[in-house]
Amino acid sequence: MVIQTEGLSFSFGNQQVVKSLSLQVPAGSIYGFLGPNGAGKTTTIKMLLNLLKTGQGSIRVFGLELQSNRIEILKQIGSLIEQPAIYLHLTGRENLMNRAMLLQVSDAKVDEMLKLVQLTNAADKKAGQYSLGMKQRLGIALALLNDPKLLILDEPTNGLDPNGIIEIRELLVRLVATGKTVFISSHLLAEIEKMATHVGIINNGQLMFQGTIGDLQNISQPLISIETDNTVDAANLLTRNNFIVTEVGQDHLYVPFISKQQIGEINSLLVQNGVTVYGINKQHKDLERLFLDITTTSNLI
Ligand SMILES: Nc1ncnc2c1ncn2[C@@H]1O[C@H](COP(=O)(O)OP(=O)(O)OP(=O)(O)O)[C@@H](O)[C@H]1O
Repeated sequence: MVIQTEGLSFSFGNQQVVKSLSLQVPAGSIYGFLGPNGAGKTTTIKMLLNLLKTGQGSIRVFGLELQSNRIEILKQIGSLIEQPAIYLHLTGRENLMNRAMLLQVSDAKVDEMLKLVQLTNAADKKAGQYSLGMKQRLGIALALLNDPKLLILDEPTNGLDPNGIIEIRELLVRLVATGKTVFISSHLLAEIEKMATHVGIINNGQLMFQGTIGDLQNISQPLISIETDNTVDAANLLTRNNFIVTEVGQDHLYVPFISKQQIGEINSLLVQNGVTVYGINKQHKDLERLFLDITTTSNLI
């Protein structure tokens, strides 16, 4: 394991914000650390980087205990928390050159990083003129200059447009292919599902789920959302025809998604039996719905 914590806890005053976390981050993984705003992700990350002193429990990184080996460990971690520390009046290249000088890394490495994060063409533009996505990529390039084995990113796609998100995702996949491990936090389930190999889900400071992306997909199966004029009649009709109805609301009812064909069959069945269908579509579960499912399955930690 690249990161292993046991019983990790932290309190601000008398508010306990991280509760007995046992994280297991395997080497070569993209580990998605998922949770809603305020769940305790940043606090946990700060403890992993020794920026906050661990309240209770232990942290091992690269198999070594963090406190007593912090210099050796932190040398091999690149990180990006909140805003990247970028000088806006300098160009992208100058930002990297400055850091390279501090770290005594060669200029060739600067060009290599610019290429990796696809900023070569914008290298001589002032960073202040970069889009948010370009700034994040420059931040990641800075974090990667000393060739760390582990990259820790706190919500790196926050505020990015869909293109920016795709660029970051592709970059992380490229990095893992070179043997690095990536630990990335997010509050967006759909985003994490697209890139992570492993997932830990935290809510109110507590780890609710940890496993591979396959394990997560088993419990985060998408739903078919059906909007009708009479959800109760529609639910009865579907159940009589061997469909599973998981939830019946005022305007919508939900059936686990299996295939596109099944959406067509449901639509025909309802319409042929006089139920008006206003809308029918495949829907990914949001975090809230997933939490409900997690607490009723055996994957609960
Ligand atoms: N310096 C602080 N002093 C007091 N309470 C804090 C401090 N920093 C964070 N908290 C509280 O700790 C809890 C966890 O915050 P944290 O930032 O770790 O969550 P998060 O999952 O990273 O959420 P977000 O995505 O909103 O940053 C929140 O209730 C927050 O208000």
